[in-house]
Amino acid sequence: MTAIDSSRPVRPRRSVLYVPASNAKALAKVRSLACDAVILDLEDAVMPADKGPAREALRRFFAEGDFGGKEMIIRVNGLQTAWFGEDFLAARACRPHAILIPKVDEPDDIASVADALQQTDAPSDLRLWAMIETPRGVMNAGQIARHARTQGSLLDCFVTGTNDLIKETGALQMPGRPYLSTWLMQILLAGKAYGLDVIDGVYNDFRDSDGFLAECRDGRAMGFEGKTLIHPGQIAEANRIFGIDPARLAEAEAIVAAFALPENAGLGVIGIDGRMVERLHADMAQDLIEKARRIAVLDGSPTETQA
Ligand SMILES: CC(C)(COP(=O)(O)OP(=O)(O)OC[C@H]1O[C@@H](n2cnc3c(N)ncnc32)[C@H](O)[C@@H]1OP(=O)(O)O)[C@@H](O)C(=O)NCCC(=O)NCCSC(=O)C[C@H](O)C(=O)O
Ligand SMILES: [Mg+2]
Repeated sequence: MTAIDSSRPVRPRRSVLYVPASNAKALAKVRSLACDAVILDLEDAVMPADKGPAREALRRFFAEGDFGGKEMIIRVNGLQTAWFGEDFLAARACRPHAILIPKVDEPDDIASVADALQQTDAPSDLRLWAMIETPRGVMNAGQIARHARTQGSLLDCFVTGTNDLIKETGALQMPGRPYLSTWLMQILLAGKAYGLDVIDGVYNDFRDSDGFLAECRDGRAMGFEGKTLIHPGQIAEANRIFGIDPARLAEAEAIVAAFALPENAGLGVIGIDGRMVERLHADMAQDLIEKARRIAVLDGSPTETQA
């Protein structure tokens, strides 16, 4: 959960739910859901004839506000599509936390949107997220992520698009994602190299809870911040798997406490319960404690770790 700009708040992104902007029933449900973030979709989930009404629905939805601390993102149609211009204007006017650009192939794709945003009176805290879901996007992921280091970059987050990757490459959808994993790790490494959060792709079979759980665990082990979801029934497990394990939190608190002892002040490495612990572990422990604090705030269950 490394933020590019450390002055910006670190946000939990355990569960990131897609909601078709054209689906009034699903939109009405958003405020009651316990996901960390919502991607309001104008792209694949919305039929061409419904794009205009979906933009209107978003305008009304955002005008009502009150999202209970959830991060709100609008996914527009791709840069090369006929819908992008109107989507971009509508999304900007809604003032979400971020705009998600699908099918990002190269750094210029992000740069052009960032330039367009900076030349407008858009709110200064509006961020950009990028979907990496094409072969070129994967091959250029490092260069795209590197944009985050350019002056005034708005890029915050990579979202992996496993459905499009499967479509574009012909790889088979298989348990354990044996072939996709290579590309997912490439995207993950690129994002992490430049301080981006990286979110795992969707699990389409939303009634298969065992398969979903296995894929969440897989994504967590790979290092993703969270998972993109398609159904409210997937939220609780994603929050649990990508959340904080109480045992790990207790261990982190013990590490921070040990390094705070006067006798350890000048030491770079100490032993705790027969295990070597370095200063880098103390940094990781501090990050984990901060993440737990933010999750507790979002979940409305502040813990003792809350400052
Ligand atoms: C997949 C669905 C079409 C299934 O919908 P449905 O048959 O209505 O499911 P349920 O009857 O089980 O729904 C129960 C209630 O929950 C609401 N619901 C369902 N899904 C959502 C949602 N995503 N957000 C909010 N609310 C939701 C239903 O309305 C029911 O409500 P109620 O009757 O009042 O209890 C549907 O789940 C769906 O449309 N999901 C999202 C699909 C989507 O957005 N797809 C595009 C994004 S994924 C993608 O593009 C990946 C990427 O780009 C890639 O390449 O990989
Ligand atoms: Mg896609």
